[in-house]
Amino acid sequence: MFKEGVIKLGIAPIAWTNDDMPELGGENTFEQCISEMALAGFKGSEVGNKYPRDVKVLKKALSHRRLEIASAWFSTYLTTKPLEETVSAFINHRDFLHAMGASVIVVSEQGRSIQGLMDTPLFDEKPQFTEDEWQRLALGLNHLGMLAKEKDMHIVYHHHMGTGVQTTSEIDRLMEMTDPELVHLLFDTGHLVFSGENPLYILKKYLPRIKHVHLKDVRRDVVEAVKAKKWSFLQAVRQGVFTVPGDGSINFEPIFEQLADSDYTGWFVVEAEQDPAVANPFEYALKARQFIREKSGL
Ligand SMILES: O=C1C[C@@H](O)[C@H](O)[C@@H](O)C1=O
Ligand SMILES: [Co+2]
Repeated sequence: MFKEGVIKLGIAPIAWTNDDMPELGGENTFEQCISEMALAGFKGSEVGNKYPRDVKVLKKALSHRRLEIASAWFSTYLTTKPLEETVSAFINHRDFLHAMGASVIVVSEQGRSIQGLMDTPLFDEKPQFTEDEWQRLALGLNHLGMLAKEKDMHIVYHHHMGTGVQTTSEIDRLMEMTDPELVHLLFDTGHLVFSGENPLYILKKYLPRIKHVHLKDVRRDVVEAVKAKKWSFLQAVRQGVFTVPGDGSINFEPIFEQLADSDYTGWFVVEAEQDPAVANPFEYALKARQFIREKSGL
């Protein structure tokens, strides 16, 4: 289905140790995590909270397992803090990723985000940006996009539950307000379906701007419980709202077909955070690898 060599398949460390709740999987070591990724047949990963930040040390550990770094998350605060604060942290992050050989930088606006709040109901209290906040966000992202370009890199915007850019209309607004040459989109199947969006619609509409893909599946019954019980994003994750592709309710076949028929090149990163004490990360990594092979030929 996919042309030879256009897609690299990675997996995120968040299933071994959760970045938003480091106590989930706190016992799993960095070495165990990357060894199991390689053993399950993946070629790369994003950077988790247990990864060494020393480029030489990290490269050595990864090269032993023939793994690469695909990218790493960066929280922006363009709507709530002075631009310079985000810019100086971004430059460090960009230079680290550049040294690691990555070409995309995941960015997500965390101004007024409720994604990290344990008791705030996800579907009731997500932020809605004001006109001024949209302007600040768009200008700031264009600026970060220019900084990424200096190193021949791209920023990819991560729409995310509990943030100001979650829904289809918010993604549309962000895409309209930013420069298509500077600000690209990360397509995360799990966040779109959890929010109630149509992932195929977003994929078809923004294919030329999509430069990074997160593959996660969603357990529909848990989404219903999140709404009924007014759970937060973190509670939803603990309760198992996300899982690996093929283990939830998303139909990945048309998504893979659409991507295979497009000019997309780059990473597909399986990113399925759930409680590692309940869902063994190695077992689920194997499950994901097999499903992707069956459905996409990758
Ligand atoms: O890309 C991501 C990074 C995580 O820290 C986040 O909360 C997760 O849901 C995600 O999609
Ligand atoms: Co994601």
